[in-house]
Amino acid sequence: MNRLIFLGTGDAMGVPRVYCDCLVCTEARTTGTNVRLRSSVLIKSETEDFMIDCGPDWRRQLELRSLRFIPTILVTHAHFDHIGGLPEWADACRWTGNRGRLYAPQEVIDTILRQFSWLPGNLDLIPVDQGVQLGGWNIRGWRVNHGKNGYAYAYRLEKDGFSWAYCSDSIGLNEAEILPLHNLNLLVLGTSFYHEEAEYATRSVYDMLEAQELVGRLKPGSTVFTHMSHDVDITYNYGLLEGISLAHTGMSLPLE
Ligand SMILES: Nc1ccn([C@@H]2O[C@@H]3COP(=O)(O)O[C@H]3[C@H]2O)c(=O)n1
Repeated sequence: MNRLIFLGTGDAMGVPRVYCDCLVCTEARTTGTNVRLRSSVLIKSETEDFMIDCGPDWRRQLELRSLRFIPTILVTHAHFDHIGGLPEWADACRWTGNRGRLYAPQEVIDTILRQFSWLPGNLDLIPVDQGVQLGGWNIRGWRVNHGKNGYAYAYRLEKDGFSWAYCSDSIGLNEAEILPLHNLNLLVLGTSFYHEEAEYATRSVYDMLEAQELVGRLKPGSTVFTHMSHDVDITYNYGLLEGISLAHTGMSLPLE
């Protein structure tokens, strides 16, 4: 029953990128295997389902799974591709007479409130700096380097001896940031490109080659790359280390 479902696996622009006619974007517009909504996941458990992140594709993500409501969302950081759906979620709470519960570190809540000051009308915004329990998962977040974009948070979730982490937006993690990623059954890691050639100072997310090095060190039980840009064709065999796979919309994994 404990399952992880990928609702979105794309980078900030999603795939296809609106301005782009590359092969991957063209494939996404035609056959559609590479269509990627902005990154978020649904965690299903016996007691409570919750999402991580609420980007601008939130509405479409719920429609695609025939979900009419989600009461609880944990947020990794206050960038548009991770919070752009919050006003729609709050409106849905309003129209259904529910109060949503948004969990995030206090500094993320502060940034969200500067952008969407009206959310507390329909959402409780609850700090998770001391950890939180959702769906029976013991959850701890920590700040991770997000390169030119500053910082995001990653989350480690533990229940009944199963440990996994969601780290969608990070790059060049230092030893302290890497520490909570040890001894995982599953690592979900953001990798925007296969090999990103842009100057390092302009970058914000691991590429697959760098991420693979990290995975080789950490040796999680399995690894799923997400947050992929139009650089990535998920039908292509990149020859990644055994145990690494690429996320796709609707991918469902057991968390036990
Ligand atoms: N302060 C910021 C900085 C960036 N952003 C958005 O997050 C995206 C991260 O990837 P990107 O490709 O650099 O584009 C960024 C903005 O859309 C944002 O919403 N707020």
